[in-house]
Amino acid sequence: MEQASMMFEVQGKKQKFKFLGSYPNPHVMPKQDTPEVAFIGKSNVGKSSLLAAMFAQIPDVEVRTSKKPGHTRMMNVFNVDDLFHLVDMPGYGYNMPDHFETSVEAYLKSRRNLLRVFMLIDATSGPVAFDHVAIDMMEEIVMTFILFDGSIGMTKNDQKYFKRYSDLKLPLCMVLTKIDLAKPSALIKSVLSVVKFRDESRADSCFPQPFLVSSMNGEGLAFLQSFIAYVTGNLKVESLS
Ligand SMILES: Nc1nc2c(ncn2[C@@H]2O[C@H](COP(=O)(O)OP(=O)(O)OP(=O)(O)O)[C@@H](O)[C@H]2O)c(=O)[nH]1
Ligand SMILES: [Mg+2]
Repeated sequence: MEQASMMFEVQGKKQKFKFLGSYPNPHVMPKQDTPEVAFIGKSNVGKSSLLAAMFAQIPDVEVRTSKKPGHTRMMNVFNVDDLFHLVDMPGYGYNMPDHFETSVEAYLKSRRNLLRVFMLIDATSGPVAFDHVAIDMMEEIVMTFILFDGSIGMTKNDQKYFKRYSDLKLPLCMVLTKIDLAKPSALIKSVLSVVKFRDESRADSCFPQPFLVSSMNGEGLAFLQSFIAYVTGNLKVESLS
């Protein structure tokens, strides 16, 4: 865990965390040779805050958050020491951008270096109707991704990512956010509702255990950081390999 958290901190004078840009669709994004993970979730669930909190140790990291739902309008890509990319997405649901389909959906369907999608769910409410739509979309995309990938002549890069992607088997993970705001009883209820939500949605591509985080007090962030370092191929865990 210590090794992983170093990736999210300053080492010497080196600036490790770089904002690459805001993109309206995947076709104009930087080229696809760095492992990538993305955060999706309903507007206001805490996607941008989570990203900012994970890099709170690095001065001058600027990730914009807001009380108003629908704040993030474009896909914002951040580069972490050329080891991996993190992508902050516009939220779905209330005040979502009109171009959601051509941006977020198109990105999820076409991005070859995308290794893991983190679906954020508010711990104070548990999954809402929009999350049901989103998880169905994710399942459909996972199938399209794998079939599409296997049916075309792949480049060496595609093969590398496809192998990693299919080895992982569970490309979607749930993250319960704002746990500092949920009373223990509400938190247990939310954890159970996420497990039920996964089962009912038959989301076979979804990892069964949700991560529990607070961007306000930092709880749970180290686990998520370690997991991101691991799935992007930047952390060897002896007992798992
Ligand atoms: N108490 C608490 N508040 C949080 C937490 N995470 C986010 N918030 C608050 O929730 C609001 C929305 O946070 P954002 O990070 O902007 O949410 P988002 O998912 O990026 O929203 P959109 O960009 O609109 O889709 C802000 O007022 C944050 O301060 C958390 O862990 N605890
Ligand atoms: Mg945001």
